[in-house]
Amino acid sequence: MNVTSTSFPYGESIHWFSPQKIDSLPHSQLKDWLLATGSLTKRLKTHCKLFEVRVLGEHLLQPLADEFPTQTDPVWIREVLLCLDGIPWVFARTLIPQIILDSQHKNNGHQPNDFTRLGTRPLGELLFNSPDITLGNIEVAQFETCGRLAALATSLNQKVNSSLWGRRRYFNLYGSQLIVSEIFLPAAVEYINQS
Ligand SMILES: C=C(O[C@@H]1C=C(C(=O)O)C=C[C@H]1O)C(=O)O
Repeated sequence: MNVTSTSFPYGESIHWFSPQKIDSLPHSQLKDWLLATGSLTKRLKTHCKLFEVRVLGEHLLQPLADEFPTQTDPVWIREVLLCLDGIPWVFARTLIPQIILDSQHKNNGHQPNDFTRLGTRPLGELLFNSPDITLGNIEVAQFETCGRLAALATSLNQKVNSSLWGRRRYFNLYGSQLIVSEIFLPAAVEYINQS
């Protein structure tokens, strides 16, 4: 994998749609993965022997234009690759407002479990095991073959024959929201659509 953290952040501006409004959702098994509400980590782990989170970068940064309209200040941005048996399947980009980081520190003190100290532990293990966190809306988007994420897939030696599909989910906590976007890379799409 010649992808390095020197190119972080990889995220690209895109217009996200409510699934109800986009009539061109993929008519394949991928649609089920895009709209599933449970932990993606948990589901991915059932399809491999070794599951890894490869952190591409995490830092307080300005969101992309229109990515997080309610946030004018920098947010904690974490980008990772979710890898199954060494193959990157998902590029994930998470945006966490400072108010959530502050509330977490106020409520729990500086714990290994806080969002800024995850390291290679999957974020989902926090999000789906906390009674304070509820799942909000889900949106979908299609990333063109000429975009930054397609270039990332190519640099991972994955052939991009068609646009990439992604979804993003809002999680509610401490009176605010964090956003988790997940883009399915060609290796994942090939496996999912054959299964
Ligand atoms: C939100 C989840 O956590 C996963 C793990 C992530 C991480 O470690 O940064 C990011 C996105 C998710 O695919 C999940 O498992 O559903």
